[in-house]
Amino acid sequence: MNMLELKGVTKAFGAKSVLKDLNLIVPQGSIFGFVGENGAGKTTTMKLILGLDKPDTGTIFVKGQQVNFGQTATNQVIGYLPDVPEFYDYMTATEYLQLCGEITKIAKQERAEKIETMLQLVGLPNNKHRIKGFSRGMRQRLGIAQALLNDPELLICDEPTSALDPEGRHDFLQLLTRLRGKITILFSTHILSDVQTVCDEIGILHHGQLQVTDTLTNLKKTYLKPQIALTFQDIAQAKAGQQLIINELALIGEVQENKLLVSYGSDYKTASQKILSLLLTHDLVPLAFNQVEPTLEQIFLQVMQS
Ligand SMILES: Nc1ncnc2c1ncn2[C@@H]1O[C@H](COP(=O)(O)OP(=O)(O)OP(=O)(O)O)[C@@H](O)[C@H]1O
Repeated sequence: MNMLELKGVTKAFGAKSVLKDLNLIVPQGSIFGFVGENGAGKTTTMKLILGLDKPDTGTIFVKGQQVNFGQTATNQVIGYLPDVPEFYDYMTATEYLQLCGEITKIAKQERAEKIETMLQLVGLPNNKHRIKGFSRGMRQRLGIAQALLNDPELLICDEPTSALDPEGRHDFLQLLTRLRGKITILFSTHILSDVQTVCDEIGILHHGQLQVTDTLTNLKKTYLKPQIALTFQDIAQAKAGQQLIINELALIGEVQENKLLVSYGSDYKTASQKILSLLLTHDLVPLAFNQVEPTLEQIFLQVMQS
């Protein structure tokens, strides 16, 4: 079953058309990386899913139920973590979660136990420290505790890691990994390494539409030719190697300083044997020879250029 479905959604602000017939499907239980450059329309999409704004055309379904602007019925199954969560800084984490529990009408007898479970899940102590003194990472973890307090089936995170330092990001991504399979997560970001670490499925938003949507493994298969990186003593040697592999092997080679990146279509063993023997017969000895693991960044750049 699909936890979230957007069908033919368009949205413009004045003359600026942001979403143009956007179709998006997030299967139940997946961690979906919603990727796009700054201003692509990720936050706009999330606001529409939360019923905080109205699409010009198109329909949105959360767990099969249609989202209606200004009505919150579908939000009962959604937890939302904004990019910079706001709190009452004079409260402790526990007091803040108690307030959230009251607002969302969690039964009083369940509340204390739930808050304790959430604090443990996100690694925050149940103590008297005020939120005022919290680091960005701690704030983000409290944000996720608040978003999960009501047992949502769909967690929407808007650029949750962009304000965090490397350690905070690592902790946050581990937390998302621990939630894998338990709930569905829509994770918007422009940090591609984060998507590569945690997401099962990826959708790249560009020109108001999802240009691609698939698993990372399939995207790599579709978009990327495997590459070999050769490091030479200097740029002159790299350029000489480039000419040889273009002229003699009809392969594509790109020079980046003293590196030559060769794309090949055959298997690694055949390609590397051909390249190495050609270079060695011309007295070009590379200092290093490595198989390149394709990254999501390369796919992203390719989609952006299309
Ligand atoms: N209320 C609004 N009025 C006018 N323009 C808006 C409004 N909200 C968003 N926009 C414009 O719509 C475009 C998409 O914005 P949005 O915030 O959805 O992008 P984003 O992908 O979330 O970007 P970022 O990664 O920078 O947060 C931007 O050009 C933005 O200026």
